[in-house]
Amino acid sequence: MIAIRTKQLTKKYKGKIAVSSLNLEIEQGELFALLGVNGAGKSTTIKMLSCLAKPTSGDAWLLGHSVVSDALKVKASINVSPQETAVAPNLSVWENLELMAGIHGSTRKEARQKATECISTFGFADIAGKQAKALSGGWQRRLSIAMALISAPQILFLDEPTLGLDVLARRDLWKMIEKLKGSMTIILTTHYLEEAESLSDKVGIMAKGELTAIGTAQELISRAQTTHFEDAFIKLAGEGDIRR
Ligand SMILES: Nc1ncnc2c1ncn2[C@@H]1O[C@H](COP(=O)(O)OP(=O)(O)OP(=O)(O)O)[C@@H](O)[C@H]1O
Repeated sequence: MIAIRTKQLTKKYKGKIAVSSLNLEIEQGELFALLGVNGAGKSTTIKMLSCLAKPTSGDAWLLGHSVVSDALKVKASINVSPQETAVAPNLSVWENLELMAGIHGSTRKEARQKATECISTFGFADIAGKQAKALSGGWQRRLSIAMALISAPQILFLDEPTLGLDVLARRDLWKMIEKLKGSMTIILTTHYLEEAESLSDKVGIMAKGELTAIGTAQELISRAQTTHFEDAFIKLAGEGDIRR
């Protein structure tokens, strides 16, 4: 089953093309890593898919619903953990989770129950009463992802989830993401190539607003005739035509 399909998805900002005629299919339950150098169009793609930015032309369907004509249905089945950690700094871990459940329509009682479940699932028991701003960067990111999960999305967008984290915190977060694999469709953007290689089922590489390659990390290594994924990325991120 296809979770996400885009057709000629395009975004222009004042005549400048950020994403150009993107045609992409992502399977349900897949962890799809969207890669590309700065300015390649990854965030703009995620923004269009999550209904935060309107396409200039083209369309995308998430679980069959169009981002152009059916944005409410799309929003009901997705959630985003944005690049900037989206936690309320003065609220506790517990309060952040309850607040997010409330935003997604839970009653007070349901929100309390969901927060309790989340605290146990993500190992927040010892820090539940702490203000978010007192947490380390790694735990703030963990909380940010847990908040995105509280609405039980079928599609989760993780925009650079480990940006700026030290290697231990990053590996910890990988374990968290690995546990989610298969239970929902996950779209991950990252500049850490070993993260994409280690976590993803499939990788898409964008360059100058276009998709230049798509496949498993191994397929891309073979296609680029390199030994390492990083070298394959460097080759493929520079190309302008779509290769499958
Ligand atoms: N709101 C905006 N207004 C004008 N131009 C924009 C806007 N958002 C993005 N762009 C431009 O669109 C292009 C794609 O940007 P985008 O942020 O999608 O790239 P990215 O691959 O996510 O980059 P990064 O890895 O740096 O986050 C860039 O040239 C950027 O300057």
